[in-house]
Amino acid sequence: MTAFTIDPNDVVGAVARLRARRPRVHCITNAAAVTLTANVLLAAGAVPSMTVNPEEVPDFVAGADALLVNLGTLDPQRQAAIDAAVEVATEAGTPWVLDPVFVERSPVRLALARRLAAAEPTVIRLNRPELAALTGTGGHETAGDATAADDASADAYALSSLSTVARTGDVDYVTEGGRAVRVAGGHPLTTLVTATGCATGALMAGFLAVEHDAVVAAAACLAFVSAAAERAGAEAAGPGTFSPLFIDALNRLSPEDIGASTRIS
Ligand SMILES: Nc1ncnc2c1ncn2[C@@H]1O[C@H](COP(=O)(O)OP(=O)(O)OP(=O)(O)O)[C@@H](O)[C@H]1O
Ligand SMILES: Cc1ncsc1CCO
Ligand SMILES: [Mg+2]
Repeated sequence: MTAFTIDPNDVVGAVARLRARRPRVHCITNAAAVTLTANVLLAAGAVPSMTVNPEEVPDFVAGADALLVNLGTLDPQRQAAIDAAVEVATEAGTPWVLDPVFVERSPVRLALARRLAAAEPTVIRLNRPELAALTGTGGHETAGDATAADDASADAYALSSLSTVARTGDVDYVTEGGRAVRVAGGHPLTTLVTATGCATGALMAGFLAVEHDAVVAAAACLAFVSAAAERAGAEAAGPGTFSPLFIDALNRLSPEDIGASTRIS
């Protein structure tokens, strides 16, 4: 592995471009995540669209700067929308993020996620059990910190899938195989609000629209989310008040605050 890190100024620069350019992000996401995802994108500076009608999706994706595909609550309409969306994004060279939610729970979903991963999403954003299921490396338990073996399997999966892999958790790990970074920080209350990972995947798509290097884009997104979660967590009384404070922080954190709380190694 080549020594590699990302400067806090690169994070600050990516956030500034997101806020200035307001990229359009089309999101095919799950029923639990729709509102939080749209609000996170708006607060951060991007412009969300959320339709899952397969007849409309090609036009929405054609006009978007990035796409999110999230498998959280799959129904026949979403499945058809996903196939239509990926075809348009691939044809247009539009960056897209795959979030293979709960692939460890269902072999049917795992097979679908493998088929979508074969279409080479720009980034695959997932948690530890989801990565373990995709790589078939065991470790399907939901608890526990990532190990060196988990990181090695993330590297190998990035190389074989030709996608950048962003595994979130207590410490996030972003890898394209040859280059990898860890993003620390954030707040544990994030895990008590549903769809924070889903919304983070959508925001990552927004960062891909303003930063060509997928490792930098994913890490900048995660550092920004961590900084906002830290701010929100310090002020929140619990998960209920964390959620609006997190959205406020995404909207209001200054470049100085973002740079100061960025912990990438
Ligand atoms: N223990 C933790 N401490 C601090 N931050 C965390 C912790 N666990 C996760 N996070 C952060 O929470 C965000 C969401 O990641 P997480 O791994 O919880 O996603 P997820 O499991 O896909 O969530 P969901 O499916 O509910 O959307 C990331 O920014 C991650 O860094
Ligand atoms: C709770 C839940 N169930 C399917 S998707 C989702 C949101 C978190 O992934
Ligand atoms: Mg998830």
